[in-house]
Amino acid sequence: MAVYTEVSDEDVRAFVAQYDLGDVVSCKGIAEGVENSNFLLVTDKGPYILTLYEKRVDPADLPFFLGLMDHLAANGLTCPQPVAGTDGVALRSLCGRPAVIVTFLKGMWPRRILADHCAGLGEGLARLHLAGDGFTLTRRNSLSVGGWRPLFEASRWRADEVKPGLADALAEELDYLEAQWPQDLPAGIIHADLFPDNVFFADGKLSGLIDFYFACNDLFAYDVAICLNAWCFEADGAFNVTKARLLLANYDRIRPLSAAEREALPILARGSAIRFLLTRLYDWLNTPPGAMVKRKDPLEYLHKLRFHQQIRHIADYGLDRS
Ligand SMILES: Nc1ncnc2c1ncn2[C@@H]1O[C@H](COP(=O)(O)OP(=O)(O)OP(=O)(O)O)[C@@H](O)[C@H]1O
Ligand SMILES: N[C@@H](CCO)C(=O)O
Repeated sequence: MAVYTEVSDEDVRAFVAQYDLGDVVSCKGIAEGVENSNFLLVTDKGPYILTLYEKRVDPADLPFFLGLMDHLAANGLTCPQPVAGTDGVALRSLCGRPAVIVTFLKGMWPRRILADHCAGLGEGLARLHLAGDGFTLTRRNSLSVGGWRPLFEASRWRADEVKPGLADALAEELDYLEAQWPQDLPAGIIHADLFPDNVFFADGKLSGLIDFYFACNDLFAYDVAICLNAWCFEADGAFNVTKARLLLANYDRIRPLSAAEREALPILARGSAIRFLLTRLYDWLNTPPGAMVKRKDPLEYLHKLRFHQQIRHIADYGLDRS
């Protein structure tokens, strides 16, 4: 569930009175998501999403996230847009938390991923990368190679509680990634968390992207690698090369991958696997018992890491060299 901050009816009414949205019809907490408190807000003008930003979001980053959604929407991407109050201000405060209202996107995220979803995703991801061009604010990726060591150190002493030998395996992988991580690949705005629950489809077509709260400036191909991990493995752990081929080919059709980006995919996929392994591991070890948040399995990403460590040819991802 993700409603960390309870908001009373009176608070919502007083908050919405600052907008030109008419009266509040209803406001219900949304159980999905793990980072922020989200509410489905219905007013006389229709449905909206009310988000209260919780502890993982640095308030200093909010102008970047909100400005980015405006920029992407202005450049043709379907994503939530922050709604300004009658004073022209979108970022406000509610119950002691930074809060915004954003537009509601139609569609549903896919509960069962089909190969066609991966085709739509590839095109959507490439369009996102192109639409980010010209956005003037920047945000460093604190969860890229430079951020993994401190995250690892915070969990290292307890990692073997999750799996014996895990701490040593992570230390060895980090040494490799820090030494080999590519520096000179094309970079720009990336989403950095484009998992299935952040991609909406309607009538089988991609209808919009949400949750830009990890977005940052980083390597485009790293975002592709994150999607490979999040979309192209089956529940039993098998890599689905058909899904990968569709994802990569449809990305490449819109934003061609260079030879260097193709060659770097295995290491980028290893980096992406360790990034989600480490955040999940931290949460696994630090979520208090009884907290109403579903912990995600870190070992799912150890399995993915092991897969990418074995990749010798990019053809194993369904991709040509050039
Ligand atoms: N603009 C939107 N339009 C429609 N539904 C939305 C919108 N934003 C969020 N939602 C709904 O709220 C749910 C949670 O949103 P979101 O994924 O942003 O939560 P989060 O806690 O910030 O994220 P996460 O745990 O994925 O990092 C989504 O799965 C979706 O059902
Ligand atoms: N997408 C992340 C959680 C939310 O950022 C994960 O699956 O670990």
